[in-house]
Formats: sequence, structure tokens, C-alpha cells
Amino acid sequence: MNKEILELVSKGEMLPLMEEFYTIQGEGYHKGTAAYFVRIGGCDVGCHWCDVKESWNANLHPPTKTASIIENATKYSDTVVVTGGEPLTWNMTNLTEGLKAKGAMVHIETSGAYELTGTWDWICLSPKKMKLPTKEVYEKANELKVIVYNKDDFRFAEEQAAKVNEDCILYLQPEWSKRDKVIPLIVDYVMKHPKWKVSLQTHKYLNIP
Ligand SMILES: C[S@@+](CC[C@H](N)C(=O)[O-])C[C@H]1O[C@@H](n2cnc3c(N)ncnc32)[C@H](O)[C@@H]1O
Ligand SMILES: Nc1nc2[nH]cc(C(=O)O)c2c(=O)[nH]1
Ligand code: SF4
Ligand SMILES: [Mg+2]
Repeated sequence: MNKEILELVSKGEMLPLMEEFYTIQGEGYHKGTAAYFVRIGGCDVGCHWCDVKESWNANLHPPTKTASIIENATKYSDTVVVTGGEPLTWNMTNLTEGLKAKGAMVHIETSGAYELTGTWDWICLSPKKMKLPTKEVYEKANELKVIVYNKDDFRFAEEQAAKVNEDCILYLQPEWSKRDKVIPLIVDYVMKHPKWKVSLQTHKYLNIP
């Protein structure tokens, strides 16, 4: 990236866009609802089971004018889900304010590991052990979505639930490759601890993006 582009990216006026697609939100509270997904490249959290590792290296994704992302997304849907990669790697103020000015509801999928920028109608916080969320995102999260890969993740889930605000909706989501093993554990756990709900990656069962 040349100096001029780097400067625009640092201001959030350009963003490394990996892909964008109109689909059905597969996970969490809004699952089943049509939404336009904007996937921004760049993440150094390093989850070994991440299902979009191709997103990690921001340099592989073309710096794209935020104004054109906004223009395009709002043609498809009045709900835009910003994901990645880790969207909070970047300054989200421009993108979210532009989308909201066009009347869109703006959601984020985030690990919460970096400063919370942008104005959001819905924050899905999916915390990761390697890089814990910031204090602000625990206070503002609308849903907490903990990925269950092994039994220790139930302990981690409770530790994270103790940090979020009291209105935050609590989900346990099986790590995809371990689903056969962990789904029975999650079902059992949710029946014993009904403040939690199950979230599945329903788009993978529907064979949609
Ligand atoms: C790819 S991440 C991108 C957004 C952000 N970096 C994050 O982790 O929240 C989108 C969502 O997918 C979840 N996820 C990623 N890989 C997964 C897997 N193998 N099984 C289940 N959920 C997964 C993440 O925890 C997150 O909730
Ligand atoms: N359909 C669909 N729903 C999703 N919910 C969160 C996703 C993500 O990767 O952030 C995702 C995704 O990739 N596809
Ligand atoms: S934080 Fe999100 S994008 Fe980054 S490695 Fe973990 S699941 Fe993947
Ligand atoms: Mg996904």
C-alpha cells in the first residue's frame, strides 16, 4: 500500500474489502434474517479453528473506498452485517455513519479485541482467549457468542458472561469441526444453565454463504 492509501485506510475512508454478499444471517439472535454481509480483511487474533483464515492478511484484500462499499451495500438490504477478519482492526466510524445515513441497520461480528469504533445497532461479541475484549465492548454488546471447541470453553463462557452488561443475550456455538462431539455437551449445559441459548451456524447446514 502506498502512503496515500495507508492514510485513507487509517482514517477509515478506505478499507481492505475481502468479499460482500447478500445472504441469511446464520448465527445468533438475528439468525434467519436476510442481511448484506461486508467482510473486511485483516485479523491477528489467531484462532486455530477460524473458518475464514484467508481473511487474516489484510494485504491480500484490495483497499476499497468506504463510500462505494456503502453505496453498494444499501442497494441490497436495510440490514448490513460488518464482519471479517476483525473489523475493529480498522476505524469503523466512516463506514457505520455512512450506512446509517442511508437508513441501514448496522450490525457487527467482533472479537472485541480492539478499540470499539463506529455506531452500531447490534453488537455480536465473540470473545477469544488469546486477545480478550475491551471493557467498552463488554458494556455495549447485545449478544455474547462463545465458541465451544472443548470443555474448558464452558468455564471461559461463564467468565465472559460475568463481564457483559445485564441485557446481553448469551449464546454457546459449537466450533464447526468439533460439532459432533460438542453439540451434546452444549445441549446438556444449556438445559442445566438455561440463561444460555444454543447458536448453530445454520448457513452451513443450508449450504449458503
Ligand atoms: C470469522 S469471525 C469474524 C468476526 C470476528 N473476528 C470474530 O471472531 O467475532 C465470525 C464469527 O464466526 C465465528 N467462528 C469462526 N470460526 C468458527 C468455527 N470454526 N466454528 C464456529 N464459529 C466460528 C467467530 O467466533 C465469530 O463469531
Ligand atoms: N450466513 C452467514 N451468517 C454469518 N453470521 C456470521 C458470519 C460471519 O462470518 O461473521 C456469517 C457468515 O459468514 N455467513
Ligand atoms: S478473531 Fe475472528 S477472524 Fe480472527 S481468527 Fe478469530 S474467528 Fe477468525
Ligand atoms: Mg462465517
